[in-house]
Amino acid sequence: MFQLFNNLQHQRCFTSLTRFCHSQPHASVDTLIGINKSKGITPSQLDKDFYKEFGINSDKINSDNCQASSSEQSFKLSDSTNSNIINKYSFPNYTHIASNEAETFKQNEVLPDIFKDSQILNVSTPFDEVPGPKILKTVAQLYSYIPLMSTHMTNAAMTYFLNMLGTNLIWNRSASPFMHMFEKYGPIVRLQGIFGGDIVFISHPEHIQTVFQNEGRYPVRSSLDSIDRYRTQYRNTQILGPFTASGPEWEKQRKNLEATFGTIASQYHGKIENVANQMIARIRTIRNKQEEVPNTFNDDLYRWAFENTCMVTLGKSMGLLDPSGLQITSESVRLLEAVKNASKALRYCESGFQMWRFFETKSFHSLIANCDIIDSIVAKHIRIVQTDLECNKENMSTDDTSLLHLLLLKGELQPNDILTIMLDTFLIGVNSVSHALTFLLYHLSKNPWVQRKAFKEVLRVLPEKDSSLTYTSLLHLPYLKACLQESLRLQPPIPVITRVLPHDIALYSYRIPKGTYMLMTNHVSSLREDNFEDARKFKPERWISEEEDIHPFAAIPFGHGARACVGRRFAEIQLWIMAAKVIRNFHIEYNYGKIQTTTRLIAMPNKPLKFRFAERLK
Ligand code: HEM
Repeated sequence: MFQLFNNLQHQRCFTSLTRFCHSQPHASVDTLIGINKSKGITPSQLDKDFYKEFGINSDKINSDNCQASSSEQSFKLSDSTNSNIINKYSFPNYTHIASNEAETFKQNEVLPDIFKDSQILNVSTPFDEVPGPKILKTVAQLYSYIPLMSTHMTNAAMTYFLNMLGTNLIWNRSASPFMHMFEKYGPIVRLQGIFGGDIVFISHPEHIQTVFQNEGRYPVRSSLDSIDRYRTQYRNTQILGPFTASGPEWEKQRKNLEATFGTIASQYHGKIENVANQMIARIRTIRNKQEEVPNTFNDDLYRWAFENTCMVTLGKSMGLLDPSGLQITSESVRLLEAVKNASKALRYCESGFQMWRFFETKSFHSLIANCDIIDSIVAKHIRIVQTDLECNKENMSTDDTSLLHLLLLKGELQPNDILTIMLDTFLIGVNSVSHALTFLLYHLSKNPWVQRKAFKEVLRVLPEKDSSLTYTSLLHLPYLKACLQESLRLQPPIPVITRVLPHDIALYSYRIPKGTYMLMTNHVSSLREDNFEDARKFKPERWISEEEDIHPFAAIPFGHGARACVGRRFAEIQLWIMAAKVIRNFHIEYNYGKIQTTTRLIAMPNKPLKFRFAERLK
């Protein structure tokens, strides 16, 4: 057994390292941190040396407020995607310079407070001194024979042990254990490599920003090992999906997805609206005499998100919301059930103690069986589209094509790549969107004044209950959009975002080495009073009024940078349209206890959603 564990550990570390090296061809160059205060360098001398390293004349810098006096001087930054935010907030100290993929940074931009802290220039504090839970070191020894686990594992272990220590933490309040940890240890917490690489937890927006600015050309996040194993061992393919792939393989998938989602988002809004209309009709059908929907409403929301996804990706209605039930085919039910079961199995495999690594657990078996069903149904659709394209290529109109059509038409991805993309889309997209709608409806129900204000806005674009929404009318719903943004702040479906550092960075006074897993607890950041006024309150106004100065990295439910959510626009369109339709037709109420989130990979509601949808009079 010991030998087996050891082998697994070696194998796993090697795979991770190989993947990491592949994905970071430039990772070893240009690490610009390394100034040692212990050499007796004064802060101003330090500043000068720092600037000299960048080839900048430090005499032009006003060291009191860290603002440059020259307007001409410019730096190069590596992250071309973040230019707006970089222009506003970044400082070159911790950014590696890659001359071939550079962006200009104006030196006279306002710098955030964190960079004015002279302590930040002292990056000599060893990584070993980053505080963290000591008890876990003991636990680490016990578990040292478990091969390198994904960060989700560590995340789960942390929560588990903090609970065991009697810290009165509640499982289903996803942010609480982290909050407690930051209160106890400070803003940067290190979890020593229990399962392989060290993990550093952060929640300050400035720190999160620094990590994103240093994520490199091929950002790496912690993987979903169970789904990767399904692909590599059971489907015998080395191609991972866009969520877990890295390096050039990820970049290729990403470019194709961005292009196709961009086309689809605007063209499909009519179909997405049709699905929303079906959902409204379904709500009317399933309500009881008190106009309350049954315990199983969660499943209806799931069907709605699933129907949208099938419409856009396969170009096919699954008929799952059809009130007559006639359109429902056995294939659509099989696919729906497979997506639901695979999502559930994935949640179990990626949290807790991941025994599937050693033997085929029930959850892992279910994951494989259900992913196989999804793949076989999607593969059938790929073949249908291929035939369709062969016969009708000349007459194809890009107006009415699905994601499958567009990807195959582009011809850059093989059918196997497309299969993996579709699986990720189903497992991540459907779950995140349906849970996001749940919490939006919940917050609207608990805040009648907000709901009233949103209703007045919606009434202008939907004068009648059955009016149609044009694509441009979506532009006139700023308050509704702020409601969604606020709901995603309070309950982000993916509460933790991860990156593996491609090179050393400095956070606070610590030097964090290359290869560290950075766990950015976006949910904690979103709930902190120093980032948001009345942070636990649902106040959509904060996103439209100028009064509250919100740091751009304080709440990032869709992530950030090159690996930010690729389905964001598609998700938002579904949610805006559905929310507008619901608010126009019903007054939403929820008369039971507080709904909270349970976090197993994706945050979900912990209670049945017995909303009351009271019919509006007109
Ligand atoms: C409210 C709904 C959604 C939320 C809150 C959400 C959130 C996120 C987050 C936080 C990430 C990680 C970002 C990062 O690491 O910086 C992500 C990645 C991703 N999301 Fe979403 N997502 C949503 C809906 C969707 C939908 C509808 C799809 C597809 C149809 C989708 C597909 C993906 C994919 C493929 C990735 C990986 C992107 C990459 O690594 O390049 N998501 N999402």
